[in-house]
Amino acid sequence: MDTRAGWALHTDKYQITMLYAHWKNGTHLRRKAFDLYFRRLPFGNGFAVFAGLERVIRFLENLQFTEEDIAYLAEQEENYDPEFLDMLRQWRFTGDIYAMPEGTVVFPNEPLIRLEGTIMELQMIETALLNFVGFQTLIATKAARIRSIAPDETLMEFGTRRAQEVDAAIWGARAAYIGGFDATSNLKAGQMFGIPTRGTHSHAWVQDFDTELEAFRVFARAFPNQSVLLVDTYDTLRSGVPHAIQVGLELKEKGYKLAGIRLDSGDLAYLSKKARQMLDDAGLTDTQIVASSDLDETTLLNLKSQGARVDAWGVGTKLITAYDQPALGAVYKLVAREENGEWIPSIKISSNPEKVTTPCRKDVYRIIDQRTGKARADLITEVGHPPDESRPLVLFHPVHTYRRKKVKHFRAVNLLQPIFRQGERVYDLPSITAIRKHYETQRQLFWEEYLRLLNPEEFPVDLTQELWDKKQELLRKIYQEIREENGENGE
Ligand SMILES: Nc1ncnc2c1ncn2[C@@H]1O[C@H](COP(=O)(O)OP(=O)(O)OP(=O)(O)O)[C@@H](O)[C@H]1O
Ligand SMILES: O=P(O)(O)OC[C@H]1O[C@H](OP(=O)(O)OP(=O)(O)O)[C@H](O)[C@@H]1O
Ligand SMILES: O=C(O)c1cccnc1
Repeated sequence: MDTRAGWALHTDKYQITMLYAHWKNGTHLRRKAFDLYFRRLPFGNGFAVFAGLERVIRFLENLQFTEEDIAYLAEQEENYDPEFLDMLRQWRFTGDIYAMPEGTVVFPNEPLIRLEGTIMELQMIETALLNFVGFQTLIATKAARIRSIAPDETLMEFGTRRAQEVDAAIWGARAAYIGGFDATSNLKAGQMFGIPTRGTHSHAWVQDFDTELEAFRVFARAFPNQSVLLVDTYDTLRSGVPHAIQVGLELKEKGYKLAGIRLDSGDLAYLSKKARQMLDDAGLTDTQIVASSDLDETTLLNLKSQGARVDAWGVGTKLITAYDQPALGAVYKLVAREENGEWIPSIKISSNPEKVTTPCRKDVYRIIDQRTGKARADLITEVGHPPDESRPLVLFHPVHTYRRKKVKHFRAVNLLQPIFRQGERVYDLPSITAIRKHYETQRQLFWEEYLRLLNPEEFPVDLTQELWDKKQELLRKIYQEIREENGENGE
């Protein structure tokens, strides 16, 4: 999808329906603040890798209703007043946005994006923002899990053919790169984002020739130093690897090098060890082994524990579709309303305490221990109330409040950066390489306990005492009002 223009209707119908009712009521320009965040970490991971901001920015910069959009809306809903449609015609995004940079290590219940603007514009963009950030964060996180199992090998994203259509393939390839993959097989993603592209050849290439040996020779002639030959079309150890070795030796004689072989089925641990031995015995010690076939972090971990001799992994379906958890479940919640120039906190209550929102316009500070250089917690504060670095900080769990700790020498880094001010972008988009590097640097801030794949420790995301008190006060007030309305006082 091209986000340059014509995507204002990439929203749920109810957003425009509510907007019309607001407009009729004269309340569509009232200012509100929303938070975008997620409630639970995906894949049982201890953190997520934030991605999707670049697309959010491009979407907002180009957001406007085209004449076709207006005509379509008029056709959809006979109630719409022509003046309302005219207002939409003129409309541009004029809000303020603060967001974490892409590649930031993030946790549940902390705002990844804070938005301030008219109710009209903030409701209108909700759906698209959740759509972009939810998917890209999910894939970047999945990629990070896979990378953590293979810190030294090359990781190639091969998922396009199995992705949920074009956008998932393209933006998924970008998210995988942010999460630590080295390359994608998708040339369009390479062209759009400057991601390195890599690839081998298919089974069809081999089947297209009378013999496997001929197929390998023809391919190697075209790419004398870059050939990675797929060796499992007929019989990996009795045909594929011996033929690849034969071609490798022919290349060597001419001063070239067989770059690699690819294993795509069977027991990848056993086959890679055998193939490595055969290649080494033939003197092709530089020829690498690539493996693919329904891989994910669990298979990779297993294969490595079995001593698989693989230099590069091609990962498709299970990465690009976030196979084991296909949605992040990001949410977008109203946290404050502006009245007479003052922000009034707002809360959404739920019978599930996890789902009770935290009111107020908020910042998120990463509290970093000066002595170890490691993150101790993320602290959510009210905007304009940063933690005082000159005094010890008492942190406590927002639900199990008896769980407390004191942090003495710390640095507090504000994670939410200004992105738009009154609709104008004030943020320079970092390069994809800088984003990927940012994630690597972020990882260094965390102890291993938070990074491990299985049963990681829960990283603390705390509220300041002040904010926690405000939330409790608001809860008390709302329940008091409900009791009064129901004549239950004194019971
Ligand atoms: N040694 C191993 N230990 C654990 N899992 C493995 C090992 N070798 C391969 N696997 C995984 O087992 C699965 C094997 O899949 P499956 O049996 O469906 O097909 P295949 O061997 O790839 O053959 P084909 O593609 O021809 O159907 C893949 O997910 C692969 O990554
Ligand atoms: O298994 P994934 O993680 O999804 O990785 C991508 C898969 O796509 C290709 O298979 P496909 O059968 O589509 O084509 P091929 O004939 O080139 O192997 C490739 O050989 C991998 O097996
Ligand atoms: O280049 C490859 O080997 C490749 C690319 C996409 C999917 N499967 C394999």
